Amino acid sequence: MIEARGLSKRYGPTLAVDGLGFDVRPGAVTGFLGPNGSGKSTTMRLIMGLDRPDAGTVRIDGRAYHQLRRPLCEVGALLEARTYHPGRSAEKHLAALAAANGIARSRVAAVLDTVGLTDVARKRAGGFSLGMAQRLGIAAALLGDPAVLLFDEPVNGLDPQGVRWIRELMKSLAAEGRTVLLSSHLISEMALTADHLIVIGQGRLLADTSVAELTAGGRTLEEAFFAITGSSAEYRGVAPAEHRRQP
Ligand SMILES: Nc1ncnc2c1ncn2[C@@H]1O[C@H](COP(=O)(O)OP(=O)(O)OP(=O)(O)O)[C@@H](O)[C@H]1O
Repeated sequence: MIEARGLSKRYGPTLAVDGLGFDVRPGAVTGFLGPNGSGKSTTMRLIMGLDRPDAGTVRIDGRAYHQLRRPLCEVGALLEARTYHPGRSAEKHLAALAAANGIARSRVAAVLDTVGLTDVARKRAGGFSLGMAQRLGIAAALLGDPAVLLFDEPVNGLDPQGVRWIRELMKSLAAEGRTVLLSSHLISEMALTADHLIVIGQGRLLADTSVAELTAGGRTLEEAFFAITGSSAEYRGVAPAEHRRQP
């Protein structure tokens, strides 16, 4: 369970997260949606203790990240792909993480298998495609077998087969009773994957509800998303027709 209360974070003049409060519950995939720059990645960094909030708290199963005794075994996260040494193999990268965190070496082969990287486990990870790098990042998140998982744009760079694989993986992790927070801009994918949604705009909570409730009455999730975030998208281009009209 993730509990955020009154969470705020400012970067200079930008209030990236503004009094955010929500719970992410176990046993479900919770989608984290919002327009570009709405504060999703910042919120995930605050949850993982990678940034300090200016106000508010965020707890993972009752404790702040820095209070977790074995962090990798309690919460796993894919926040950015390619957070490994390019000269190292996938296997060496995971083995080093396991050793540093007191995780059994046998978990390395297990997670490589889960993400489908067993055949390339001994190749230099620096030569990996973006999709392979995403899979390696997911393997690292799963290494400590944590009950809480965060994934920031995990389908980025994956081919259709990979996108479907992520969907099934997210669902199976939730079905095992884990807490899964998933950000993605692919709303059609979110509609197929998430049970619950937290929608933010300009760092504020706009909706915290089930996908079923948002799409009640035949409304698509995309229509619901635009209705909710309509006035809070900071970056907007002009419509192609308007563009043509401009001198
Ligand atoms: N380290 C930083 N220094 C300065 N500003 C930052 C920093 N990190 C984030 N911001 C700003 O905070 C706001 C929220 O950014 P954030 O990356 O959290 O949004 P996001 O919802 O993840 O966006 P996207 O969907 O585009 O990835 C943006 O205006 C961004 O420019």
